[in-house]
Amino acid sequence: MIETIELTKAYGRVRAVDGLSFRARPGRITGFLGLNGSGKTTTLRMLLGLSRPTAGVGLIDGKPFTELAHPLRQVGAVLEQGISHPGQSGRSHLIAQAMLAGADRARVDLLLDEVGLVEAAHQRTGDYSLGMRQRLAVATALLGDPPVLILDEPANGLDPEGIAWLRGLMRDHADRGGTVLISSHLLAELAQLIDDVVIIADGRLRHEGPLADLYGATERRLRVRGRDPQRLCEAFESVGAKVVLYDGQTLEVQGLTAEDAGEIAFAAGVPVHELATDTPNLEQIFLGLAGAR
Ligand SMILES: Nc1ncnc2c1ncn2[C@@H]1O[C@H](COP(=O)(O)OP(=O)(O)OP(=O)(O)O)[C@@H](O)[C@H]1O
Repeated sequence: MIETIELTKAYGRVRAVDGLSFRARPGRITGFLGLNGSGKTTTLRMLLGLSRPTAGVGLIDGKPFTELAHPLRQVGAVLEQGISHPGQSGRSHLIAQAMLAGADRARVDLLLDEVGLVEAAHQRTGDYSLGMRQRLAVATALLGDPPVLILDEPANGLDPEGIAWLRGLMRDHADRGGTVLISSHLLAELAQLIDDVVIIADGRLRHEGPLADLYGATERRLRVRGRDPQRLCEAFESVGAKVVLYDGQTLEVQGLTAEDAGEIAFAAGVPVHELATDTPNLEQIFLGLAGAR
């Protein structure tokens, strides 16, 4: 379990993180979302003991990071790029890190396989692509087999195959009872990956809950085209629906089910050419919650 309670970080007069309280639970993958500069990295750095809170606390399994008995075996983190020496091979980087973490060296080859770097294991990390560096960073985070994973923008630089790999790996981890907190400035990037969302803006909490609730939080819209748009518009408005006519013929209707809209058009004697329920655009829902106010 990861928890922050009234977590705050001030840089002079700027409050990068401001009274932030949220939880990431075991068995779940939690997306930590906010626009650039909203305070995600600052929050994660405080959780990992790399920066001291101005007020409040960040807890991992009930304790601040600095009080954990075996931090590297309790929490795995992917923070910035460039954690390895460019002249070192991926494998020697992992062996050195395994020694630091007190992890079994046998895990190195297992993890190289798990993150898909077996063939590149002896290549200089300086020659790795961004996606390969992300894979190496994930392997490093997993060395101590920690139950809690904290990943800052890990999807950056991954191609669709890489994203699918990351999804499988995190799902496995959560299914085994692990806690995963993963940050991004794009909800769409994480939508296929996460169970819960925490959305912040200006260092403050804007929304916390299951991803599925985000879809429910916005009203569905209908897209309707018919032979006489003007007449359709009047018919829908006469029952209290909100209607916008765009491109001269397509109506966007709020406040009606598809069944109702079909019946109303039929009663008004207007043949319908298209009637569809628009699935909400996740990125728009996200921007509505995370955007500046
Ligand atoms: N060391 C620092 N000194 C002063 N201000 C800082 C420092 N670190 C971060 N900030 C400010 O705190 C705010 C939050 O930054 P932070 O890097 O946590 O955001 P973020 O959500 O991780 O953004 P991004 O998605 O761009 O990484 C920004 O306004 C940033 O300029």
